[in-house]
Amino acid sequence: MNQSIIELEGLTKNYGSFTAVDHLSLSVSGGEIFGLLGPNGAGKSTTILMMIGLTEPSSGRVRVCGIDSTHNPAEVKKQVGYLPEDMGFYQELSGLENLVYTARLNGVPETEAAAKAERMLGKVGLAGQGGKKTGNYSRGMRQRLGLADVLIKDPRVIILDEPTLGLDPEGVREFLGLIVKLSREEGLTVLLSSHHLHQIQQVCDRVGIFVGGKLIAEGDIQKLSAKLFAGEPFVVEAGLAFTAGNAAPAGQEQLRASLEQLDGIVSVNGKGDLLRISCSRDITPEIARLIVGSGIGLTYLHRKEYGLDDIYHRYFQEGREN
Ligand SMILES: Nc1ncnc2c1ncn2[C@@H]1O[C@H](COP(=O)(O)OP(=O)(O)OP(=O)(O)O)[C@@H](O)[C@H]1O
Repeated sequence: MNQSIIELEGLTKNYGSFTAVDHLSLSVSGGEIFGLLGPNGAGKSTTILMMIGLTEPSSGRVRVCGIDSTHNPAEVKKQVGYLPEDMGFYQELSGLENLVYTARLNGVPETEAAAKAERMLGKVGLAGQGGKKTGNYSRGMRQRLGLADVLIKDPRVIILDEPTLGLDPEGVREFLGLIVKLSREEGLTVLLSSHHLHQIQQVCDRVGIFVGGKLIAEGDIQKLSAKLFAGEPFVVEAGLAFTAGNAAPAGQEQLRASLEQLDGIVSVNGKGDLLRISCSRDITPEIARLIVGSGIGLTYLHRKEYGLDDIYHRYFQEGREN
């Protein structure tokens, strides 16, 4: 990671009396994959449109690659590849022809356009498919072609608005893998807007959580989690295997009572062969020792990690309450 490539300062967009984006300040570093995360209507697309100079902010400032997007949108456009939610192609033209057309529009010399388009097809995993009409492409192929289309002008930044919409799980996995590969190999800065928590969690170095036009949290998932869930009990789940000598429910009752004596235990809840143990600090080793010593079989022990969905729902609730 290096210097800041996308810089937003107090960025605001009003539509009449409605504020779609509210004093947004954010910085994304070169080579970073940043996830803009938020529910429908949070202001993600409006923010993106301001970044690429397609919508003027009501106030605040946006710079991409050091260029002011509001005052110099044409220059920003040269540096930024934007893949909108639904990319349109000329259906009657082949994938290759569509790319050649974009290459020409972006000033790639005529003699190089076709070869460059072929190279881009290879890069996005569409080698050999360029001759087909795009009207006959699957959704996954169209998204890959869309990526090739934004890459053809050698951008420093790519902005992808809900890029995995409508892809099947395998298509999502492949597409996200491709984005990570491109970013890592070519130092591309990627801004990815989505409301799919798990996808963002898989690929983004950092995330920004948007609610009602406001950025209510940003950072990497571990830091967000540590900040948000500090002071909350550690939750440990234990899988039990009862034996004839230690049959449920008596065996479980006894085990529960012993666990409650441990220093640091907040609560113990059990159901069937599962125990859910909340503790004020991490006492996983003591819990393991006690269960094994009780003669009841321990099939697994798992400490709950707070993921992006926990973080998001917590922030989302707080955002709505404010
Ligand atoms: N041109 C416009 N005129 C008036 N209101 C608008 C306009 N464009 C967007 N909005 C409103 O601004 C808010 C933010 O919209 P935006 O499309 O930026 O959200 P989003 O986070 O991208 O949502 P989604 O995930 O549904 O695409 C919404 O309430 C939307 O209705």
